[in-house]
Amino acid sequence: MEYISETDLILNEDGSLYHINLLADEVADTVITVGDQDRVGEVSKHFDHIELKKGKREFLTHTGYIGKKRITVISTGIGTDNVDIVLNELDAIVNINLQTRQVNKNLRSLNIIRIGTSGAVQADIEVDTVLVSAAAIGLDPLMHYCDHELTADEAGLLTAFKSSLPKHYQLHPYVASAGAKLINTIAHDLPHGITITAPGFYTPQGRQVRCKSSTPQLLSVIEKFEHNNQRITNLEMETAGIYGLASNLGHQAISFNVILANRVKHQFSKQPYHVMQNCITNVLDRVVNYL
Ligand SMILES: O=P(O)(O)O[C@H]1O[C@H](CO)[C@@H](O)[C@H]1O
Ligand SMILES: O=c1cc[nH]c(=O)[nH]1
Repeated sequence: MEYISETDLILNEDGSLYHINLLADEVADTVITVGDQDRVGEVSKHFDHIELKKGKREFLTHTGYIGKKRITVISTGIGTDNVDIVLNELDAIVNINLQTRQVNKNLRSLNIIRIGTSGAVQADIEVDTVLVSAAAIGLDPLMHYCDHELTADEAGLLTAFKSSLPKHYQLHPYVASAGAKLINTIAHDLPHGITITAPGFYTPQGRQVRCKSSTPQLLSVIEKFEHNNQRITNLEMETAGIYGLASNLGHQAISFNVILANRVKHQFSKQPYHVMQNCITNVLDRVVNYL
């Protein structure tokens, strides 16, 4: 079997993964990802028992139990460049023998659950609600570096989205979908939509502050887009990368978006902490009861 070199997969002195600093056995099959380090404790405060707290850079991890359910929560920081690190290193921990540096014969499939914040791009999506990303369109470059096969539905969505973009936009979108098993088990009753994953918060999400935009119509193109009765619902910065890499590596992934902004109505939540707390307890209940 192929040997994975010391510079392809870097380990710390204690044998843990280079960035996320975790060892084999420190990762549960259910992994909750959050952008914000401070949200890790907001999730793990609901654990009955915390067995591990570790961190390095923006990657803070708590692993513990609610009842018999073992759960890991890890912060990714912002953006799909960090998603590349977190998903590849989580996968390495569970699917590579770090002593022999070979891929295990029996592969583990993780349930990866993002709990993040987001901005709605449709007037009728209220702030303080929660939306699940059924699929995501990445405007970041991550999945263009990975072998990423599309289903017929994904290919149709990608073609339709590309043709909706003004010709002079230098954008190279990709499409990835939520794990069907996770949608069906823990999110079938929640509102779903198509999420855009942007490579930035300001101009790449159509925000105009001082930087002059080369894509001033972006938000309105996104708002008007329709394909097979589906529309784009929200913008954030990680989901497409998580979905794409999870599918490439054989994991299931789902993204819960707490809608803090409505970009069409120019509204921002007056109670972001409270809404996030509700989303966390709701998702944890679903994980414990149905997963
Ligand atoms: O609240 P989190 O999980 O960080 O998610 C959203 O918030 C950040 C931008 O403020 C981006 O990471 C975006 O995806
Ligand atoms: O508008 C928003 C709100 C939260 N996170 C984003 O990326 N965009």
